Amino acid sequence: MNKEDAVLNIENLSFGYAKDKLIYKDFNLEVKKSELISIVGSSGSGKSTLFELISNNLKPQKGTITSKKISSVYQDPYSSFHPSFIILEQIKDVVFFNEEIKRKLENFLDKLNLDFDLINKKPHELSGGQLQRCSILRALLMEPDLLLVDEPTSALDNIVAIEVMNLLIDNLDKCGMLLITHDNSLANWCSDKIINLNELQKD
Ligand SMILES: Nc1ncnc2c1ncn2[C@@H]1O[C@H](COP(=O)(O)OP(=O)(O)OP(=O)(O)O)[C@@H](O)[C@H]1O
Repeated sequence: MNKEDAVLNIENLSFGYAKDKLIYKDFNLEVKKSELISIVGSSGSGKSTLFELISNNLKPQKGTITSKKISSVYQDPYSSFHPSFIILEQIKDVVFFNEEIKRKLENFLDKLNLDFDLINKKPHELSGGQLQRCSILRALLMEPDLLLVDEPTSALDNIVAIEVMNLLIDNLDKCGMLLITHDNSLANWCSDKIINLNELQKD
């Protein structure tokens, strides 16, 4: 395996909110470009905690986490956008907006069945599912090496969910992806590898 292709490398990670109750113990994970790895596990098993550790919002008690450029899609899209500004402004805040990016944005909107008008609206003027898709397309426009995606389809009906997953999968030629999902059939359908945190914690 070529180390150059790794977009995330976690080595011997140990972490617990309380020192005597570790959620992760000597945990290892590598994600390569073009790889989609799903993290599944029951509520409270540590899925969001792993994303917080990778995003450097929490510090491990032991071990190292190294990653290339990350963008994240959170489960609650309203937490990803400022309520007072239109979506387009909030895309321009994080992406250098030129003609090429505009074309790419139009293409993503088309693939996600969203009207161009929507991005000239404020977050509360969109449905949860529309805003979730805006959050996904903004993350893709940032051209990350690693995409962290938490329950991207939970606010969507089945047809739109498939469109969203297809768009994410189409972008795997440019990045690697870690997906948190409660949906085992989704994980089985799209993943190169599935990590079940309930299985880890049995050890
Ligand atoms: N800030 C915190 N302080 C203390 N304990 C926490 C904190 N955040 C989470 N926990 C605990 O850590 C464990 C893992 O939580 P986490 O949110 O990572 O689980 P999850 O698998 O993402 O759950 P869900 O599927 O419900 O979102 C849980 O027992 C939770 O109560």
